[in-house]
Amino acid sequence: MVELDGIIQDIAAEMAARTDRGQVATYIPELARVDPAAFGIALVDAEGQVCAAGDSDKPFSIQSISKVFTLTLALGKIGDGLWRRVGREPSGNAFNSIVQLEYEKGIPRNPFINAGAIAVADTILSGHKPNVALGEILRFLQFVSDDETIYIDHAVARSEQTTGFRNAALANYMKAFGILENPVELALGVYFHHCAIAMSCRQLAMAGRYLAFSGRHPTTGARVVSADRAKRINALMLTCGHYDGSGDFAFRVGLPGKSGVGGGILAIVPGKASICVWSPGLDPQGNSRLGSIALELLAKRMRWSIFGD
Ligand SMILES: NC(=O)CC[C@H](N)C(=O)O
Repeated sequence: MVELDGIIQDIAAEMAARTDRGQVATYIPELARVDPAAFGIALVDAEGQVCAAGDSDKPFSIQSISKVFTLTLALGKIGDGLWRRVGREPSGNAFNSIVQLEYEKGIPRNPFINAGAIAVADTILSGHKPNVALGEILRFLQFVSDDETIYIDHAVARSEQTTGFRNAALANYMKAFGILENPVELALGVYFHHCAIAMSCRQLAMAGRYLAFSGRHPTTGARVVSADRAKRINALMLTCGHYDGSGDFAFRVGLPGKSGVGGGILAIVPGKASICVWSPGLDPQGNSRLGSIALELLAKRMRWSIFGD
């Protein structure tokens, strides 16, 4: 742990000095206000020990990282039936692309592109009122991270709700194919609000523990999902978690990971660690530029790539 702590501090110092930070997302106006110089990293190991550096306790907009947790909840609710409404293949397209939906009869390629995550939000919503569905998502995040202070940033949700025309197009398109069960505005409302949850690197690293440790909290042994389910969510993170940048992330980092346009990345080292990095500047695919560089350095120094050392 002492060695790991040193590596994390070195990486944070190296990232602080870099000037090639990418572009902060501006299509959600509220996200454009974030300081591009921020950088945080936190990691939890099998003993529950946390290593952290930089802005690791500063909450940021988790955006699409929330899709890992909504997928977990939707699978818990309807099990493998979810795969009749959402696919499991990488899309090779941008996260907000509409092109495949027409060819594939409104069934989104995977649960992490926007269309797929809206279908997942709709699944969680069925049978509930939107605020009950959102409460369930928020409580799940508070439970897996052991932290009741996690909240929805309503300014970010409103900002996206008033500008999210592409997501409205995706949702309407799926509704036309009968993929969404609930009214489009309600499914979108749940989606925008779970994307607007604010968490720090430390909270997200804690939240990812069940994926790193076979579906259980490593220290208490509390089961969140079966080992099989954790393994499969990791597989989807590896193949689809960075959209059309997923292949490059697997090539460079070699770990299951999920990015968000808020600049966070949750990365899982099966059996060893749950990691979250945050740097708001993005690459052209909408993934954190320095976040993936930091993970590449860490995975290399720790020999953590799942493909061998
Ligand atoms: N990649 C992302 O994080 C996208 C999420 C964002 N809320 C959107 O719908 O566009």
